[in-house]
Amino acid sequence: MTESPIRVGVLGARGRMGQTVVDAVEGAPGLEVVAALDAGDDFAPLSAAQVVVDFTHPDGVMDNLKYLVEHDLHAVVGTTGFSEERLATLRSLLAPKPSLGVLIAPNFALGAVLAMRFAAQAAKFYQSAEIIELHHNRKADAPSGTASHTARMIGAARKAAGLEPGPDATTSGLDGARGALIEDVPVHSVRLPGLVAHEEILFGGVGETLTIRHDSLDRTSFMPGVLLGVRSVVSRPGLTVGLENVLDL
Ligand SMILES: NC(=O)C1=CN([C@@H]2O[C@H](COP(=O)(O)OP(=O)(O)OC[C@H]3O[C@@H](n4cnc5c(N)ncnc54)[C@H](O)[C@@H]3O)[C@@H](O)[C@H]2O)C=CC1
Ligand SMILES: O=C(O)C1=N[C@H](C(=O)O)C[C@H](O)C1
Repeated sequence: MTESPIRVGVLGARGRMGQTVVDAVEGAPGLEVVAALDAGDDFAPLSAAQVVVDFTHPDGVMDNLKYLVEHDLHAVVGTTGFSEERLATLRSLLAPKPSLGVLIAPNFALGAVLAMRFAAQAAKFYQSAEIIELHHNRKADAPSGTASHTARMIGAARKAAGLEPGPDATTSGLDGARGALIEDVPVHSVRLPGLVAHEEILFGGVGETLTIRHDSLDRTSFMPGVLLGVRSVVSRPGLTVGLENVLDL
């Protein structure tokens, strides 16, 4: 007997990522698209889904997730903008639904997940770390969710190693010239037409630097991670943050 396909809904389906997700799910064995919705659409067709993928906007994603959890729908979320406060709210929403899974990943590209992991490993060996993230100029948020997550991972590793903030003699300069500080890591955002999604993590130490760079050259780079998320979230109850947990990295 063949297993029935996992029924997938997509929110943000008319956006850059949403359209790519619809195509990827339609082409994936064992998955089918049952609802492809965008802002302003009636969410009722989501009742046909088991898993809903959300690539929408930081301003709307919490309301979407509230709806999905209340309607017993597993969720795979690529939308950015998740603070610790938002994650805590989600955990409370999920508490009365012990079999429901929500996977949030700041980046679904394998190389980006590996770059973050490598950066966390390297962090304790260097005095200083800075991040440059580069994206297309239609992106709504800065810094990117990936850069924020990377900075937090580096910050945690630096704290665990007892490192002080990196030496920096800057005493005067224009606002923003040294980037935005996340933990003690400066993050610099570049927005240019022609780019997709890119991140450089730079470490400086005694007489050497280390640069870890990842490039998404096309939005299909995110699809293997999204499909893995859809397949795994149905048997992964509770809140999972980061694809590294699904990949067992
Ligand atoms: N985690 C990851 O691997 C990736 C995450 N992203 C994130 O995904 C999000 C979307 O990115 P793009 O597709 O480039 O943006 P986009 O602007 O091209 O698409 C977003 C779509 O969502 C719709 N939308 C907005 N609010 C909505 C709501 N409340 N309910 C339903 N639909 C809504 C918009 O009308 C639009 O069609 C951003 O937060 C971006 O940073 C993007 C690429 C990869
Ligand atoms: O908006 C994008 O394009 C991307 N958003 C995510 C982020 O903010 O990190 C993931 C990836 O960088 C592409």
